[in-house]
Amino acid sequence: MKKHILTLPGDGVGPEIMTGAKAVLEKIAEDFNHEFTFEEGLIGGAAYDAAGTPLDDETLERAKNADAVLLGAVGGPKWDTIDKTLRPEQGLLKIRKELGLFANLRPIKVFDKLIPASPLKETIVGGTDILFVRELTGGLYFGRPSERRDGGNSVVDTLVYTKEEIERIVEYGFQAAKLRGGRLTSVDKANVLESSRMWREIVDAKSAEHPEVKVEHALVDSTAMKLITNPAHFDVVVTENLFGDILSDEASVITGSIGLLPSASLNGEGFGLYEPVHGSAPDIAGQNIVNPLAMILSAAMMLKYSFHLSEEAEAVEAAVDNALKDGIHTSDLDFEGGRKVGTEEMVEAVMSYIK
Ligand SMILES: NC(=O)c1ccc[n+]([C@@H]2O[C@H](COP(=O)([O-])OP(=O)(O)OC[C@H]3O[C@@H](n4cnc5c(N)ncnc54)[C@H](O)[C@@H]3O)[C@@H](O)[C@H]2O)c1
Ligand SMILES: CC(C)[C@H](C(=O)O)[C@@H](O)C(=O)O
Ligand SMILES: [Mg+2]
Repeated sequence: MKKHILTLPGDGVGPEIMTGAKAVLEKIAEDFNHEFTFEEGLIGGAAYDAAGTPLDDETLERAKNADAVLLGAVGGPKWDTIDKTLRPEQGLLKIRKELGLFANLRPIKVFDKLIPASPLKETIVGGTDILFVRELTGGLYFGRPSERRDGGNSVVDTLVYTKEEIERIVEYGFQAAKLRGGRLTSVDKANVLESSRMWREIVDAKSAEHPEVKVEHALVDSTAMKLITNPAHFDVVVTENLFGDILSDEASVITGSIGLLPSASLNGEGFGLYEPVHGSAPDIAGQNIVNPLAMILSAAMMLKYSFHLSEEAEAVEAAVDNALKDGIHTSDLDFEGGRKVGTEEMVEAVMSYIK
């Protein structure tokens, strides 16, 4: 199979983890007889430094013409004080919006070997297998106005969702639940927010169309608690943009490190952008210590969701699992009896377990 991939390494640890993911994909292409071609583009602070904008139209066009996009991470203190409309994060929000990537899948999988690496009790962590379905192109992130008022004495952000935007992500949640354990938790703040009350009505209407899925509504605050007291309770969790952002970082604690969590941002028609859940980690950039597994597992999600190469995706996931089973891990993971390695060695270890 021939596929063309646009890589956007971005800022901070982005380039290091992208190098790792590309090496793994090249090994997959060689072993499984595919032709993957790569072209690289700029996003975030790197793009701002080069051309004064965090995402230019040409890169956006290249993304639209690629078979899939791999993204490292954007942002960092270097750009904290620049005009808010030019901040690295704006490039990320723009590419998600312009490509229509409304469904963000964030699987929370626990690797058995890493159960002791979680700060939570082993009895709590074991059996966790959650899929977050996060709405990615609406809500507070995109609502306007978003501005200071009264000479800086007040401020407004706007939360907007259309019925259609909620319906399509909720439908995605139901479809995902059908392919997994058949349980769907819809997370909202319906005791306070009108947007959440509309969200609940739509979930209830969809529930009637999908009677085989067991649905529960849950409030976001108590969900945050339950996630780390009883994560095995959850199967698929569907929620709006900001709640999904916060809850997925929280859920990373269950697994032992945010450096393990991949994500897929999909347009509902097979096209996707794949990126780790974590950010540019400026505190550890350039030191060969970043955990590359979130990026590598994001590449595996690309193989599965955009290229329908399930066997190849599973080969990558199994290689990650086997490297960890042998105790090979980066320094963000803390457990007894393993072998601590740098980023490059971690990538090599994963590659050595493919096939
Ligand atoms: N998708 C993205 O591009 C994305 C996501 C989140 C944050 N950000 C941006 O990244 C910048 C830094 O944000 P932050 O520090 O709040 O979050 P972060 O996720 O970058 O880092 C949080 C902590 O986790 C550690 N960490 C993250 N990924 C790791 C990995 N793979 N291996 C080992 N340790 C890892 C970091 O060292 C840091 O201590 C900000 O500018 C933020 O806007 C970007
Ligand atoms: C960098 C930021 C805009 C982004 C988000 O909030 O969506 C990040 O935190 C993420 O989780 O992908
Ligand atoms: Mg986030």
